[in-house]
Amino acid sequence: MVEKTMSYTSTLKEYLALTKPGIVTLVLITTLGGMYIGSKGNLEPITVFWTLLGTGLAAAGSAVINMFFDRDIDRVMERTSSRPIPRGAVNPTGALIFGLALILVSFFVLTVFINSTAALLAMIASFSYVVLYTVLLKRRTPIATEVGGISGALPPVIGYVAGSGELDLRAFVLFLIMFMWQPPHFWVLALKYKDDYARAGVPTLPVARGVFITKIKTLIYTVSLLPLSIIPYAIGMTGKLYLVTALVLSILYTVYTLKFLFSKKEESMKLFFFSIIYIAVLFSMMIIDLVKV
Ligand code: HEM
Ligand SMILES: CC(C)=CCC/C(C)=C/CC/C(C)=C/COP(=O)(O)OP(=O)(O)O
Repeated sequence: MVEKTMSYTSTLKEYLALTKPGIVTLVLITTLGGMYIGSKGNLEPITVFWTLLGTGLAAAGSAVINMFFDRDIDRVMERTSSRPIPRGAVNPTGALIFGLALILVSFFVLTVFINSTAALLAMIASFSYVVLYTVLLKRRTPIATEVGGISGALPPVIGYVAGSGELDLRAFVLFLIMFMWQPPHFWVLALKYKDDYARAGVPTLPVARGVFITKIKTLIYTVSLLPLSIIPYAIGMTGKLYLVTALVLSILYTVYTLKFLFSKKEESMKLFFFSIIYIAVLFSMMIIDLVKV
């Protein structure tokens, strides 16, 4: 009996790992931020529950299907070779069915308990992650990263429309910040795992265009976050506490990226971890210092 329970638990753990819980957790923080802003601070707990469940299921299901399609290159790359499917811990077909089921339940939850716009946006995010990014572009062109950014930039918009029932300039600003944040977030990883991606035949920017171009483009996108992160204050969405935080975070991000650009180093995990702190603190400050009128 104990062995049976152990095996169920380990299978559950493997299926959970397929959902990229680390990424989905931060996705839900940005979704909550969008919701809080959309509702002008009047969050209803039950709406928060259904929105985070629906968006989380779409993100998780998309990550699972991404791992299904990427199982061949995951086996080749050191960073991903220990994932459940390459390790043989989860059957590929079982993973595909699991991922599709999560996305279907997501669509049902958002349609029934939130609104059709939120459900449609979640499906667009899933489509852009699974079909546009994973199946069509990732193995063909470095532009895949920017296209994949559409997917990652939609969760705060899903949260916004769940909280407000409409889409407006504020929702677009959240999308834009997320869209410009993602490439630099990934490119420092792509630099670290350049040989891994080359071995797997994935033309990430460092593989396709080299280290210097990747560093330059990382700086361009990171610098763009400085003016973009001020817009929420400029349009009256947030207060001065957010403005100061956004300025400090964006200047620090630019300085760290500049130092990396002029260094001989070809990777910077410090910049990767800072990218996660940057977006988590920025969205948290939007929530804390929201102008609720
Ligand atoms: C173009 C879009 C994106 C790309 C290409 C990308 C790529 C990656 C990669 C390759 C990793 C390392 C994963 C691993 O080694 O297992 C990673 C980690 C991470 N990403 Fe992203 N990401 C993107 C968008 C996002 C978004 C939208 C979020 C959340 C808002 C996010 C949050 C994270 C977090 C929290 C981690 C570290 C935790 C973990 O590895 O599980 N990423 N990302
Ligand atoms: C609602 C919804 C669908 C939200 C999705 C948000 C989200 C997680 C976007 C990230 C997209 C992305 C390109 C991840 C990296 O995958 P990868 O295959 O490059 O990473 P890997 O090499 O580690 O597998």
